[in-house]
Amino acid sequence: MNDPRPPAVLERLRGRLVVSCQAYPGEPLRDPDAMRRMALAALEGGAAGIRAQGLADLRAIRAAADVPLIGLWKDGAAGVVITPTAAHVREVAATGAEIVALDATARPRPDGRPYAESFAAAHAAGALVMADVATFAEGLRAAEAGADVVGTTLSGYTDDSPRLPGPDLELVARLAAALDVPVVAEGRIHSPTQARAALEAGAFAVVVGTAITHPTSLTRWFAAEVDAAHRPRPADLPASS
Ligand SMILES: CC(=O)N[C@H](C=O)[C@@H](O)[C@H](O)[C@H](O)COP(=O)(O)O
Repeated sequence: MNDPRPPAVLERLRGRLVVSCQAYPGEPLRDPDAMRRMALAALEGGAAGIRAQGLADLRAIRAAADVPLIGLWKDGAAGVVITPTAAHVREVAATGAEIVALDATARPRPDGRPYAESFAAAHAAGALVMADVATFAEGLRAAEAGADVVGTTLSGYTDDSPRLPGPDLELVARLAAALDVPVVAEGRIHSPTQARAALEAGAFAVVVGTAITHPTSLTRWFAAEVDAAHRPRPADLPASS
């Protein structure tokens, strides 16, 4: 009989918040030590785990924190970029990340190989697989292929998923009801209320990135609102002569 309990490292995330610490190419915080500090700050605030990108960031965070680490390696400019091949998986697992996140959408993969090979590479390295999907069908397929956890990470970022302003809670609920493996809610969770709603929809854990760790986006959100309020209304403009 299969053991229905998730592996111990996943148990540490049950009902908890994972914080994604990522800076993008060319940004001021794109630096492993900055992301290490960001991760430590998130852990001080109550995060139970960290998700991070890039081998150097993962190594720096692994050395600093003994918490479940979801690792990924974004490589490429479009399409499947999240840990796109088995070779990337092996490198990510070698950093000590217990869980390797990878794109498990139905999109063509850069090396043309099935993602089952990436799942096998993670398992051979002793790591678990977090399958990042965009649709219900992709979630079912990834679980059947042996994913240890399924994340809604890519909903809104593929041609056949809805571009919602907030999290895809319907996808979370449908996958959580259908799958035996844990479903992690990830993507555009921008408030504590939304994080709670994701858990109430059935998520095993919640990953929040931008709203906690991306100050440039946060500043943009505030600046847009402030600038809109500051723009003079027609009644405030001096009458033209
Ligand atoms: C689509 C994609 O590439 N998502 C990436 C996955 O690792 C990250 O850029 C996101 O920040 C992460 O998923 C967390 O989501 P949010 O930042 O919306 O809380």
